[in-house]
Amino acid sequence: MGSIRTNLNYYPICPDPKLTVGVGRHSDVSTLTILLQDEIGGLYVRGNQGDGDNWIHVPPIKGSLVINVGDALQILSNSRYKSVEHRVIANGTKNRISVPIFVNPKPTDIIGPLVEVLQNGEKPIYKQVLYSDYVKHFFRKAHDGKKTVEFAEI
Ligand SMILES: O=C(O)CCC(=O)C(=O)O
Ligand SMILES: [Fe+2]
Repeated sequence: MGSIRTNLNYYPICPDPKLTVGVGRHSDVSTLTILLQDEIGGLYVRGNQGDGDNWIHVPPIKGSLVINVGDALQILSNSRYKSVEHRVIANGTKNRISVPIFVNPKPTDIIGPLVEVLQNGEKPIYKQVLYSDYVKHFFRKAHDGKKTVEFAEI
């Protein structure tokens, strides 16, 4: 079994959302993230079409959860599954709440491309890393998109 971490995010009203960062663009260090958001909206995922600055709003749908692929799954699957870059923009008139549940490897786990994934002779893109080192690296600096994944690249 892995480890679970639950965050409670509160985004107060910001009269001029352009002047603040809700959550800067990043991918989660999890395997999967299960996210409950209220009805306000403000979560954007980065699409892979166009000029690369293609942000798609994730509209809140009553009774639904958002499931995001995280970096650990990208590494374990040797990039078959790609973690999703996302960000949150604050709201000008309403407070927002979200509750992400991060489903993670254990801090003591060593993660790398699974043998099952490489059995056809596929070249590993990632090395074996101690998961707690990966997480430490993520929190060491301000978010910068998917840059953290480079820490695990060969
Ligand atoms: O508030 C959200 O919708 C997402 C928050 C988030 O990306 C995170 O906590 O990692
Ligand atoms: Fe996130």
